[in-house]
Amino acid sequence: MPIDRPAPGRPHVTAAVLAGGVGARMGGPRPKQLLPLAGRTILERSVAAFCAAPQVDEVVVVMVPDLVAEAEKIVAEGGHGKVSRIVPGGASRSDSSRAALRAVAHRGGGDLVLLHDAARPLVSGRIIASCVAALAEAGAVGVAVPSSDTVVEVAADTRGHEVIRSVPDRAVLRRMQTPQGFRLDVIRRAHERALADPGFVATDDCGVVLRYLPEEPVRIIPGEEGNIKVTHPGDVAVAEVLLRTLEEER
Ligand SMILES: Nc1ccn([C@@H]2O[C@H](COP(=O)(O)OP(=O)(O)OP(=O)(O)O)[C@@H](O)[C@H]2O)c(=O)n1
Ligand SMILES: C[C@](O)(CO)[C@H](O)COP(=O)(O)O
Repeated sequence: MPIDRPAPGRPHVTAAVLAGGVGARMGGPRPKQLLPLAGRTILERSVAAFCAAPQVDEVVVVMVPDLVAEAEKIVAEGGHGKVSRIVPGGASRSDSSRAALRAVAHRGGGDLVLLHDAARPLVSGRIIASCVAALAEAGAVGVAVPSSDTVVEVAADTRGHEVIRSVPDRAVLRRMQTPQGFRLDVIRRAHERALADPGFVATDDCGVVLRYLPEEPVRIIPGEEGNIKVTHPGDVAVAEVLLRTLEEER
């Protein structure tokens, strides 16, 4: 498939759509990224968002290994010409991020990668553009929104009841979203170091950089409440309402 070339002097930008999860919390016979959302699968909507972004040169899809052929069909039928590769994911989200990094192993360390949850199909062009723009200065960029709820840390008491242990200052708390963008040399080094740690666990890629490359600041840019992660039953209905609202606004 033809891949756009970046303008001379600017780094090549690959978006990796991570769709390697099984959707245990959603339940159902098939992973949630294959559920329809107003007529198109959640996976296709995520892929389409990055294909439509002028800042993105190429899209890689990381899919549940048994469903790679299905993802190929979705991409081919949708005519998403920026998709260059569809590769099998791993057992954890971090394994799937590493599969994406392997798929761009031929790219230079100064090129960029945006790692995105396929389960966030409502990501906006504004978020993608801001993420790429911030990478002109930062090696790692996360998208996040403030918390409108009070967030507490909990622990079990002596009888096993959950009790509050602390109430962190809400003003400094953010809820992380995706995409999370990186210069390739930064995210490669962070994941290499993480691989060497037998106690490694991470729920996102910015966390991998923070932990294993503490000298690299992770810049935060504003996300959007509408950039939800379809996680639990009921979230598809919420996403459909949000999608309708967004389409009416355009
Ligand atoms: N081994 C994995 C696990 C997750 N993901 C992707 O990472 C994103 C965020 O993960 P999550 O919402 O947790 O998806 P699942 O892992 O599928 O859900 P669950 O944890 O409920 O099983 C999703 O797009 C998911 O497909 C992935 O590519 N590979
Ligand atoms: C990356 C992420 O979407 C940021 O909020 C989130 O950490 C993914 O977590 P999950 O447990 O894989 O849903």
